[in-house]
Amino acid sequence: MEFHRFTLKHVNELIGSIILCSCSLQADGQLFIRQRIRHLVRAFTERAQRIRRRLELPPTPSTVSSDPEDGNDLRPPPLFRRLQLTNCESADSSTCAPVAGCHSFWGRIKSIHCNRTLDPQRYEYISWLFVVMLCYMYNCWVIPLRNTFPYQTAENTPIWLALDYSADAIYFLDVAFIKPRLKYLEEGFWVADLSLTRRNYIQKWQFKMDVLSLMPLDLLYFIFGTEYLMLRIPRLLKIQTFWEFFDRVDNMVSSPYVVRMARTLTYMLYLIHLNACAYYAFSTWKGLGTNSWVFSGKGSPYIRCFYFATKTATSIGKNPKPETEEESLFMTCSWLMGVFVFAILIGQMRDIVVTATRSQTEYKKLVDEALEYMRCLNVPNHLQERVKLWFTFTWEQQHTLDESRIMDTLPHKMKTDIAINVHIQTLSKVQLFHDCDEALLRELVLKLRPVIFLPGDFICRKGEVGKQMYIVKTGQVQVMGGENESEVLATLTEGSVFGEISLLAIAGCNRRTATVRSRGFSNLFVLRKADLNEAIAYYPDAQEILKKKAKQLIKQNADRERNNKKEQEMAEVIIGNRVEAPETPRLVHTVMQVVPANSPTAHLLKYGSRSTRRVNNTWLNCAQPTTENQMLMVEDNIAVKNSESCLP
Ligand SMILES: Nc1ncnc2c1ncn2[C@@H]1O[C@@H]2COP(=O)(O)O[C@H]2[C@H]1O
Repeated sequence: MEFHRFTLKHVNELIGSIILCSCSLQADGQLFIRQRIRHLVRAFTERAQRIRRRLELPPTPSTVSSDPEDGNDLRPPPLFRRLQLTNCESADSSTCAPVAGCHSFWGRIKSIHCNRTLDPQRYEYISWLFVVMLCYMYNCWVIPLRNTFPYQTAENTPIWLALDYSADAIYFLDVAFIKPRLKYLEEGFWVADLSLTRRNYIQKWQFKMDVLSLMPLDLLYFIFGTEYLMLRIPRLLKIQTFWEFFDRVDNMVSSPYVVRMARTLTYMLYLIHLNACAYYAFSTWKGLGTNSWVFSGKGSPYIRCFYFATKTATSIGKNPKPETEEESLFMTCSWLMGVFVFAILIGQMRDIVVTATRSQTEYKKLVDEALEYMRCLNVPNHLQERVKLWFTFTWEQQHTLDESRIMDTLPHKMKTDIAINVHIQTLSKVQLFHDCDEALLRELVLKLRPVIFLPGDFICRKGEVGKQMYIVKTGQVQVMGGENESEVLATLTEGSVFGEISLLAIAGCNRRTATVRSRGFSNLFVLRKADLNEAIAYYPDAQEILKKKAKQLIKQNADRERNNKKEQEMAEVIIGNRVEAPETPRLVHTVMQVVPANSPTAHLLKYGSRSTRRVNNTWLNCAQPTTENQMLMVEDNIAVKNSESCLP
């Protein structure tokens, strides 16, 4: 960097002096010199910026295998760091920057204090909501319970009161310190000004409910006594916290179905609880054990009454027969409530389960249809197996067969942000994207289509017309070359780009220059020719990078082929020199003089074994060779040896 600063400084000085000199020149000459200087300055500045950028980039391979251990710096390159930062900032700068040292629980509490306002989507606030929600549930459960069942006695009253006032204290903290600090959205912006957030809370309907829920009716305990639990009924007005908690958790967790089930079950259990309390209250009013319908007073009152209420509400099991009108009325109400509530709850449950398993059900249906179709068409079994394997692997990897369908509902900018964030690890390894414009990356990233290949699948074959290029997301692919395409020219791993030569028609035509095969299971991104052309049309730098890399590969392949050819020629020369033709043995000369000139033996001795052997194939395979044949075999052996020794 020092070197570049030095160079630029001197260049600037030089230019300054040239400008001074140029002042004394004639008008035409001045104009020309000015233009030249401007051009020079621009060229130097661009060059310096280029070099600076290159110095900042860690060396990352493109088509060569990218080994993470090669580089010490495993962070994404600057463009990607910038993109990550931009996305984070654009979401909400204040929420993204945690206060230093705020990782511990107390640190987070401190951060709440120093940030002054709170983000309603952060874990800290949702954890607090959970605490408030527990207090609310406590009140919901305990107020009717203590009001009807004999669970509050003179001995345990202080404990109950302590629990009650702890819950009240949490209610108070929530209303006084937490809720007024919650940021809110106004005209698309997060409002983080404390006075505004406070005003916003006060204006809300929720504030009124929260204040009412804290009404100190308990003071009337001094008149009515602590067993008069109805005085705590206002605490149930804080139901908004219960809903808010479940809504926020629903948005936050990866499987919201569990949260929805929990909420539905809570409603159901609470209704049964209320029914149990009502049954016990009714029984005490009628007199415990006065008939076979009312609670007998034996055993644990709550468990017995809860059991009765569950039986009635679900209409499961044999219910005791009501004996009086009031009892019949009670039962009728319980049954109606049971039918109505359970119809709704079961419907909700079914919806939750259907939603939770919808994509899996669709996937299974599609697989079944595909297999059925192949069976009808008598597609070979091994092909069917491959299709099944593809479905399984794709499902395991993506949990959907059509990723784009989910994304299509989102706005363009959001889709781009998601795509960049999801694929940042792969994209940051693609050399092309390191050097390219951020705008180009944003444009290209949405055009990438994921595709999965099975072990041994051919991704493209030499000579085919190239219509797509690929980026390796996970797995390995092999570029095959040489004779019969048996030689592995390169193994490409995550972040490697291939298929661009034919796409850009660098080699003079649009045919694939090599065969590429998937080594194991591989996950690739496909970029169609039209999409690539459309995107890079306005980015000449990116075009240059692609072309440069493609030309390098072509040169590399040509060099390799040339070397292979040379090696083959050398090998042939070496084989030819190694076998020195020995002199023809004297015996052969003698035999040749003896045998008739046009006999097969003479022919064999003269021209070598191959032709003779071909002629004599039939007798050589005879089970019982004749004496003549044996003689010929001896001759043939001699001829074979002789002909081999005569290799050129
Ligand atoms: N020697 C090589 N090393 C790495 N990749 C190669 C090599 N030769 C060809 N390729 C890639 O394999 C691709 C095959 O299709 P294309 O010719 O379109 O583009 C080719 C290159 O991207």
